[in-house]
Amino acid sequence: MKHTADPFNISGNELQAISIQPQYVMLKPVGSICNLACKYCYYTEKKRLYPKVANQIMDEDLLESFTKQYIEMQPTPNVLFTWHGGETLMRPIKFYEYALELQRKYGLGRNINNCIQTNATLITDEWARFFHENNFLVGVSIDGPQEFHDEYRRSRSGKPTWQQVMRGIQLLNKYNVEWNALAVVNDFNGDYPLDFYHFFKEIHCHYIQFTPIVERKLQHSDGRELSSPTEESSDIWDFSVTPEQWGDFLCKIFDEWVRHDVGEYYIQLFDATLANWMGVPPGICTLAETCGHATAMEFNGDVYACDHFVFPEYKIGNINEQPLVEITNSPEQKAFGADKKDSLPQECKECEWLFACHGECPRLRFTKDKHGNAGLNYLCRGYRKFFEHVAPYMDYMKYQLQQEEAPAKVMKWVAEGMPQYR
Ligand SMILES: C[S@@+](CC[C@H](N)C(=O)[O-])C[C@H]1O[C@@H](n2cnc3c(N)ncnc32)[C@H](O)[C@@H]1O
Ligand code: SF4
Ligand code: SF4
Ligand code: SF4
Repeated sequence: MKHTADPFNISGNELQAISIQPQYVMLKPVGSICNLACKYCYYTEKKRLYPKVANQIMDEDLLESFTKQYIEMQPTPNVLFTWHGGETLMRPIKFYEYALELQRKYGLGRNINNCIQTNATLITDEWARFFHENNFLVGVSIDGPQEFHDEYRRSRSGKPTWQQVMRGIQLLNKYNVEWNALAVVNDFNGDYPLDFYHFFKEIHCHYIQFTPIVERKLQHSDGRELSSPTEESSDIWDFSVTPEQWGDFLCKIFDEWVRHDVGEYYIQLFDATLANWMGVPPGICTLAETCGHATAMEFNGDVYACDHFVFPEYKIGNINEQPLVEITNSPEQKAFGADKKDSLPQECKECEWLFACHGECPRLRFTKDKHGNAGLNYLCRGYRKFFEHVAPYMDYMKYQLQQEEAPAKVMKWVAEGMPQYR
């Protein structure tokens, strides 16, 4: 089964294949500790939430308690473990070997998969062999060609990392490990969509996720410098992509993809958009109607509403104090999930693209809509442009799917000048 390394990446069909309504928990086996210091990273500052803990690593008892509870609470035979960070490979292989042992111990006939997100700089032959032997899906963070990647993805001492990442990818290929790319779009690379896209095609990466970087500044007393979604701040970090850049970026890549690459290269956002056009779950939380099905668990058992909401006010429990199933199904978490739909501003409610966009991620809803209401997504203009641009192609692919034909026929249709088809 092809799947992706992050619950947010699972495509609609795959999500249905995995489970009807699973609860994902992104695990932080080393908390937010990392060997790199990517300038835009939203996670490394989370260590400041635990100033008294010098060694922020998940211990074996907690891992065992989590594994047992996580497997038991899944509604179907399929269970997906998601290892996230911080940098996941800062734990030794033996930690993950123990995790697999626990999965076997408590799995009892379940079909268990593991995906792991990494910056790929620490991959060795031994890691690659381990991933292959244990069927891990590896999500590799790489921001395109060297000059784009090295702009922000640097080591703690400021050294570039692209070459190390490429070496890691070569090792994954050498051992036939299934991997896909997570690439962020920021102020620097946002104006070069085709250079970016061609890079992934050149390295034969067929599964690509593009994530927009948008962060706001807010100085907290504990040293954290990013604003939580509910805090007031209009000061946007300069590495953030603008709405216009994001819209143009998506449209330019889409134009090439829809002419040459449909069915060969899988771009998560395009798949999710087509799923919404079809009225099936998009498998990516940002374009789904509600949130709440993917929480994050820190090294000490603290559970947060979402990986992008690891802020004190969004802590929903700790598995040492309360069963995981109660935490993830708590009224608080259900309200968090429903709030995505319930808090839409008027402009979204009136928007012709609401079915495809759903107001996108609540963490970016910090601007005012045209009626003066709070809560419009910062990237709205970019998404509007994208949905308007792709609509005729999405309509065509939807029609083909309804006729039980391959959406890839869109490439021929475009080449023929987009003739009338119904
Ligand atoms: C926080 S990292 C953790 C795992 C691992 N260290 C890595 O880099 O893949 C997970 C993903 O989040 C992305 N990311 C980092 N900062 C981000 C931000 N401010 N907004 C969106 N994505 C971000 C990274 O590029 C990476 O693909
Ligand atoms: S490698 Fe991952 S966790 Fe580390 S700083 Fe970069 S994005 Fe953040
Ligand atoms: S808040 Fe954003 S990142 Fe979190 S689940 Fe919702 S859409 Fe996804
Ligand atoms: S395109 Fe803008 S107005 Fe429309 S649903 Fe998305 S965020 Fe709301």
